Amino acid sequence: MTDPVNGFKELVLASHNAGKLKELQAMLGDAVRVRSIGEFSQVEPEETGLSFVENAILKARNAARISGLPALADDSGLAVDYLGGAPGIYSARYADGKGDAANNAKLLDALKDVPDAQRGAQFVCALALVRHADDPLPILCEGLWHGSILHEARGEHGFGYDPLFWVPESGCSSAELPAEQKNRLSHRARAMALFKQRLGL
Ligand SMILES: O=P(O)(O)OP(=O)(O)OP(=O)(O)OC[C@H]1O[C@@H](n2cnc3c(O)ncnc32)[C@H](O)[C@@H]1O
Ligand SMILES: [Mg+2]
Repeated sequence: MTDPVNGFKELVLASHNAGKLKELQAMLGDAVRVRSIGEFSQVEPEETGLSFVENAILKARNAARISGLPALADDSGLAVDYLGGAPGIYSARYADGKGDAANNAKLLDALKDVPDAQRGAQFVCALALVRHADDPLPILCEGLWHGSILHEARGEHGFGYDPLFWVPESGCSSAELPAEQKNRLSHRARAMALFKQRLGL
């Protein structure tokens, strides 16, 4: 079967999140020349999908349309068991767009008095690559990272919910992991490993 992305050398990363961009770039290395959607537009598309994968495709198509390049998008978030999977696809908007600190404060509040055994959670990452805006066959890869939610913030690395995410295999929060370690273990790392395999990168 013909590989639909065979031969592409440059792509645009369809994310406006500096933390994500840094991680995605580090994981891609120099396998492919990477541009950022910020070079082309500051306007963020509305994330109207009902799943991570739909939002990733929507963001990738938008970036491909604006840039004229193949586009890779990441839609990700934190699914907390006790909250029935919330904030999930709404993770970035959990505290009504007030940012990471407000999101984290709202999450701690929602889990106040919830015992450790019921604080399980997973980070989810869906990656979507489209060769062009109307690509009928996007490349889709997903990754999960299991952990639990701490009672208070720990660590200074990473971004978003990292200070509240306990990583059992490392015995620390994901914000206490050096970037190289997070980039080997995370939901994004898992999705990216599949993606690179799929593309032969
Ligand atoms: O849509 P783009 O432009 O890529 O940027 P965004 O920040 O809006 O990204 P999402 O819509 O995918 O929302 C992801 C949310 O999940 C959080 N998140 C995703 N991956 C994370 C990680 O590795 N560590 C901590 N928080 C993460 C992130 O902080 C956001 O609140
Ligand atoms: Mg977003």
